[in-house]
Amino acid sequence: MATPSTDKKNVEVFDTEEDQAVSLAKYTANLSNQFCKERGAFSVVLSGGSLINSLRKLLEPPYIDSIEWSKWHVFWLDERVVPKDHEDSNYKLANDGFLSKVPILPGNVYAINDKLSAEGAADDYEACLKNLVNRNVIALSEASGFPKFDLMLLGMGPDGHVASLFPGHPLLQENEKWVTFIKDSPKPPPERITFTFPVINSSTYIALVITGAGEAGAVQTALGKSKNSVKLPVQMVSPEGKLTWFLDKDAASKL
Ligand SMILES: O=C(O)[C@H](O)[C@@H](O)[C@H](O)[C@H](O)COP(=O)(O)O
Repeated sequence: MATPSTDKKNVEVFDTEEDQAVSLAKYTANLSNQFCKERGAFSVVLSGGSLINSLRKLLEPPYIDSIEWSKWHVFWLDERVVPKDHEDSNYKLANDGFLSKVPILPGNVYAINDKLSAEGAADDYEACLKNLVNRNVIALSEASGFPKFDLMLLGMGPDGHVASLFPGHPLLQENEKWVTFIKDSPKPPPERITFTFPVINSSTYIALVITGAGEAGAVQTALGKSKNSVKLPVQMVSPEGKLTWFLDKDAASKL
């Protein structure tokens, strides 16, 4: 198993969003090589939002040709409960901008069942993860008993939310379920499913990819010197493995 170095948190700041995207592609491709070699599979979790655009350099040489795409298994950190062809669908966003442009096996792309209610879709997704853990496609954390994804690619909202885990929401405290649902998301659309913090924090690698001045306030709260009494969701991201912040200059402008 790929073992991250002992320094658990790393903050990278890039002059431009372009430099950030170049570095993110290199980081992702290196981890893909490492995990494909070591365990014959690479489990990758995607967010929605601007992350998909940040992954665009993987669609270019050398990565498009060198990555062992057939060993990738792709999951969603959170998903809106809408049909897969709906404009709000995170699956559609990732498929249109990334997945349809690389030779990932369709059977290795784990979208939610869009015929179910929010609750049903969360249960169904959790059952899917359990099956893949049993087949060793996804590793299991010995420490936590939760699934241990190789790489999670996280975005963050201006309010400091990650996944569909929003500030002050009771779901921040969920510590049993792997996947849960929300029907009152402050960011539309209201109905979503989401990975829980124990799953996020069992990961081997997490990249927090944050772009633009709109997120600078939450970045300052999370990484700046002053301490807030109630933690933002992004401050609860603390993986067993290694966390890397990828910030462009605007996102880091208040540090
Ligand atoms: O469904 C969603 O809304 C996204 O999955 C969400 O969790 C996203 O990752 C953050 O909101 C950051 O989005 P931006 O990068 O666009 O700010």
